[in-house]
Amino acid sequence: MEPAAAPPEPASPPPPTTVRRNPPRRARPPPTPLASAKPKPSSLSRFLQDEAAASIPAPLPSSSSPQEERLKVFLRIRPLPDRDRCKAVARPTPGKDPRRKPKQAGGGDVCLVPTGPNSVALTVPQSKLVDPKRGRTEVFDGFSAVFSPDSTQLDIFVQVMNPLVDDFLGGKSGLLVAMGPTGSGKTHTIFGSPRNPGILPLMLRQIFNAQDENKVASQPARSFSLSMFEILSEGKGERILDLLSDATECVLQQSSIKGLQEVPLVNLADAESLVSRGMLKRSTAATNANSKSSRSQCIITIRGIHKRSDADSEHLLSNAVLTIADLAGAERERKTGNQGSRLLESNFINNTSMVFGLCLRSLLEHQKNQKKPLEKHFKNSMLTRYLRDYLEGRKKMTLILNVKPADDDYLDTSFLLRQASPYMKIKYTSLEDSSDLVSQKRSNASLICQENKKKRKVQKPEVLGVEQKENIETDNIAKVSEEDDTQHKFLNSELRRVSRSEAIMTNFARALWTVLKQYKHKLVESENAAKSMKQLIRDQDIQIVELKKELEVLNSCCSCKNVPVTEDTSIDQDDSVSSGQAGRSFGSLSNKPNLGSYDASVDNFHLVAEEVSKELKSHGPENSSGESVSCDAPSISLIDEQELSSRGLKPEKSCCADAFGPKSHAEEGNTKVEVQAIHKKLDASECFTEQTSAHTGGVMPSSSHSDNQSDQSLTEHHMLPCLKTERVSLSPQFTSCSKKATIEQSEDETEESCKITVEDIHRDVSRREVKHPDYLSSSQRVSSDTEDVSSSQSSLEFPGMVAPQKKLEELDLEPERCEPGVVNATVECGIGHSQAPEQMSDCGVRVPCLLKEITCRAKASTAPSKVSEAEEAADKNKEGSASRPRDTKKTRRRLQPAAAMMLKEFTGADLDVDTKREERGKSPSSAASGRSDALVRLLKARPVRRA
Ligand SMILES: Nc1ncnc2c1ncn2[C@@H]1O[C@H](COP(=O)(O)OP(=O)(O)OP(=O)(O)O)[C@@H](O)[C@H]1O
Repeated sequence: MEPAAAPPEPASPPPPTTVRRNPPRRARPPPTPLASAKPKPSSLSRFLQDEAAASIPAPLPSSSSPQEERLKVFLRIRPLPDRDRCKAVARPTPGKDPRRKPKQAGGGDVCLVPTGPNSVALTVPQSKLVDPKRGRTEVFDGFSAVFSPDSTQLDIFVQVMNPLVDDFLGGKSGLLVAMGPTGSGKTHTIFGSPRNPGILPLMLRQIFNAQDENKVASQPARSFSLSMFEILSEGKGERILDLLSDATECVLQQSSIKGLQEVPLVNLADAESLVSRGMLKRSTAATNANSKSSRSQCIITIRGIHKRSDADSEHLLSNAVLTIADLAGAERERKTGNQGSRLLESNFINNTSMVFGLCLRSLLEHQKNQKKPLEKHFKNSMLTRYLRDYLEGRKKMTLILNVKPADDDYLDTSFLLRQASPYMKIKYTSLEDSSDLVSQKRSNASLICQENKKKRKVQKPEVLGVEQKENIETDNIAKVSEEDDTQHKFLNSELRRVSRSEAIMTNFARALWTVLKQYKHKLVESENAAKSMKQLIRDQDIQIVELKKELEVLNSCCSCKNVPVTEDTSIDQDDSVSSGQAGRSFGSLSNKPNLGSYDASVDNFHLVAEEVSKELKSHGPENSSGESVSCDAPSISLIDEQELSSRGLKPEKSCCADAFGPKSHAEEGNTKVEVQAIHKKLDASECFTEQTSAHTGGVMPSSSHSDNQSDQSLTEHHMLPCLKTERVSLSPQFTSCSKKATIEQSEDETEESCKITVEDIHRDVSRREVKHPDYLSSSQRVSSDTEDVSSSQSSLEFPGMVAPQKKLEELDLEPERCEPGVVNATVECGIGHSQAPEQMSDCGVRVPCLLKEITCRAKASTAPSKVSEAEEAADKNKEGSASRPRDTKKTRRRLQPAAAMMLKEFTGADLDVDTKREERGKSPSSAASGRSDALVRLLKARPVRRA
């Protein structure tokens, strides 16, 4: 409809100036499809193309190069309603001034008129002009096509949708988006009506027509599926509803929608009915601008699957998707009058439209200036997120702008044209082949990443350490995000730390195991040592117990024997003991090298002993054996020996076996008798020694036997066997213990015993005066003859010697005959009594020695001559005996503790010193010093004076 020609008005004012912000542009010709993918135009297409060619002016040649494909923007101008139908806006007539304001048919004015196939002129309504005299018109050029209000649905489909369908059928995805204000005819353009179908129905028809033609032409079979959903907002957030299912809400994940049902398209009728059902479910509402206004963004997707003709199984050749989006039109609150939820919907709709426009603008800005980053506005709405690939220029998109040309819609039209006209400059330089496959791959990878993240939150880090590698590979394919990289680094560091800790703990465990092994070995050794020690202690205890038993036996024996013995040996015992002790002690003294001629006289003990033995033999046949035991010949000892012999044992052996054997626990009476026999032997030997000393004039030393062979023959054959027997029979412990006990006891009782023994001596002396006048006379002579000696002895401070010496002096005995014996007796008084406890400890009892009488008688007759001979022999052997320190030691060891103490007190260390000095060859006179010197001088003075 051409506008009515206005009459010329020469006097009229100049027309209003129209500012053309968008100069009219010629629409680009539709892209030429590829020859290989170019479908054969169907009858509908040919019809549509014919119709379009008839109704739409031929497209002008595009100024851009064919290789440079740009975003297509079509503009469709909705016809005015009948009451507002603009009669002035129509196809611009060539030769007429486009700046002239078109007049509306029926009196109504329009603000937008097409000025060309690719341009429109937007004129500011008169009511909007500040200066009514100055009009203002804007020309927007460059559209792919401008569809006038008189254009039909087929025209739109032919020029807008047909190229997309051709690309889709050729395996390329495409998108068509209808934009415009509310009530501008978007839904009408997309869906149409049964009588006047829109782009979608026409597309379905064309697709199925092409399918039919392919079947006829034996082209590769293809199948299609259709999905339809809407994005709406019910106040707070956006929702996606599947319009082909029972209102199932779907979830948008990246660029894919989970739960969206894709309905295969069997035929056109089913497809059209499917779309019709979806349209019925779409959210619509009546507003002041539109009685059936869409309240959501509706997206229809058609997916085509190509099948190989030469294969039985399905093989995916392409997965092209053709998407059509019917956006809800922007609304003005003043115009729509929405309230409440409608108002909220309006905000959502306007916001989505704004985001969509921002994405395109950002893409455009990015293409203009690569330095500007591509803003990610698509994140701000579901629609843009779903259409991300299109909004970022990776897929091809087509826009169709629906506008209303009425003056009342000037603002909406002006806003849309100003917003969308720049999109025509968007270029597609890097379109993706089978872009849907790529997007689908990216969607799947994104889904895998999200699922992996969820698994990592649930699973333990240790388990993740193993699965992490697999996930890393997957993530690498899917371009793992930075968060995954950070987590991967953290897990790797944790794995290294754990492995390092494990190595440390392993080494520590090994070291600990080694230490424990060593400790175990040491513990075993310690246990063995403890066992051995326990065994040793047990043995010691057993020995101690045995020794205790032996001691008890001995004590019992001693206690049993003491009583009768003491009764039987009233006087003779003391005599024998005193005389024997005197001889022994003096003999011990004579062993000292510094003792002068008296020491040397002891060496003649052998001769004296022979004489004594001869005398003893003369007393009885039993003495002919030469044994000390047999020579005793007392009645008690004989009885004991008889008892012992009745057992078939020798006396010595019986002593060992019966009295001290640990295993022999004989009857107590027998044991006592045996022990008594032993002690008798001991005492007999002592008595024999005393006898010999008496025969030798009291010079007989008990230790002198070690100095010469005669002594050894006497003691070893007579006395030592018994002692040896005791020592052998007794255990070492017992010996040591007894010695220790004896020493201690003797040391403690030294002084007391000395006194006692001295007193006993005095008593013995007094008794001997009565019983043995010869002996007493000799003693008296000794005492009287040793006046000078007593004075010198008193100077020795020998307490035990003072009283006896005085008593002996009081006796006034002859000094000449008994001088040596007196001296021996004087010395022996102190020493011999000191030996008494030792004898008690060793033997346990003081066995009476009947030999004393014999000894005394023999001593009385032979002492002077024998002593003199012994003195001479001692002088000869003085140096020889002095040169034997070992014998000295032996003698000293044989001294009993009390006697040893006395001797030590008497000689002390001076003896040792003197011995050493003498060994060095020094003169005896110079070596004599101290008390020993005094004693030596005293002893040496005797022979000299006598001589
Ligand atoms: N080209 C046209 N020819 C005849 N009628 C039209 C045309 N365009 C639109 N209409 C009519 O205009 C009315 C509004 O159209 P439509 O609903 O498509 O607008 P809309 O843009 O979709 O609005 P909304 O955005 O609110 O949904 C409908 O009744 C429709 O029949």
